[in-house]
Amino acid sequence: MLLLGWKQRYSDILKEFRYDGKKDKESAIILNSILKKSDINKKILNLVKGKTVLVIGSGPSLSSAIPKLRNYKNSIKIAADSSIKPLVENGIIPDIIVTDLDGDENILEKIAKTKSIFVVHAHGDNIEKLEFVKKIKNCMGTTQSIPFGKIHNFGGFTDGDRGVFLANHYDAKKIILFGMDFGDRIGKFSKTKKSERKTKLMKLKRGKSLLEWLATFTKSELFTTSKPIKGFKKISYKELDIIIT
Ligand SMILES: Nc1ncnc2c1ncn2[C@@H]1O[C@H](COP(=O)(O)OP(=O)(O)OP(=O)(O)O)[C@@H](O)[C@H]1O
Ligand SMILES: Nc1nc2c(c(=O)[nH]1)N=C(CO)CN2
Ligand SMILES: [Mg+2]
Repeated sequence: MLLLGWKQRYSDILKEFRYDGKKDKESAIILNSILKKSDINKKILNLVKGKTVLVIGSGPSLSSAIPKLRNYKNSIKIAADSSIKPLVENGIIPDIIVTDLDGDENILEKIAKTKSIFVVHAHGDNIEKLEFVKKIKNCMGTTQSIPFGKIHNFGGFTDGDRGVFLANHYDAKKIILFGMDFGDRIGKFSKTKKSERKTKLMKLKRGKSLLEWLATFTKSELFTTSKPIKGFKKISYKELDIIIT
């Protein structure tokens, strides 16, 4: 089921970024044909429902978040794309990885064989990357267009905010953001090329505004350790022990 209000937001995204909606659909059809039938939905539900979930992005605050995240070994972690490399290098293995497969391929390949669950987003500009899905042990497919077959749409646009929409869909009790600063500074782990900076900043703006929208209706309690986001309670690293139970 599509989130009420998603269709309009997706239509705005298509216009702003000049994406071809037909290509988004085509990409989703290809991903659906690659994915095998599985119990991935149940697995994610078991991980997320009623839990405190940490969602990790690649904003500038990721560096200071990593030593804190190491203290929360048992908390469910959803990591967005390029945040995976510094996390894994610091011994933090995410439970769920949200990606459109434009992150570091070596690290994605390493994690693909583990029990971590990949939530791979098919869109019109990553069709040629979808073959990678064949190497992933546990994988769910998403689209920003209409869901069908094995392809879901929980809402969201950038890898990080899609992680938050996923946690909302699966009824997380609390969602706490790390490295999700948005704003006008792109984090160093993001590895964004100079030529792509302008679009990236536009994407971040859109991602933030979608999270502000989510905050108006979600039942999950929302917190951020990163820069303030309307509807999210801003908390310091020191306060984490009180909130993470
Ligand atoms: N200031 C920031 N700089 C970089 N990433 C950020 C920032 N704030 C939040 N994030 C989140 O971190 C996520 C992971 O960053 P990464 O650079 O891997 O993105 P990406 O793979 O290019 O993202 P996307 O494919 O969604 O554009 C982003 O999807 C975004 O939601
Ligand atoms: N068609 C298309 N859709 C997207 C794209 C993109 O580059 N092209 N990037 C996204 C997050 O980075 C999410 N959705
Ligand atoms: Mg990505």
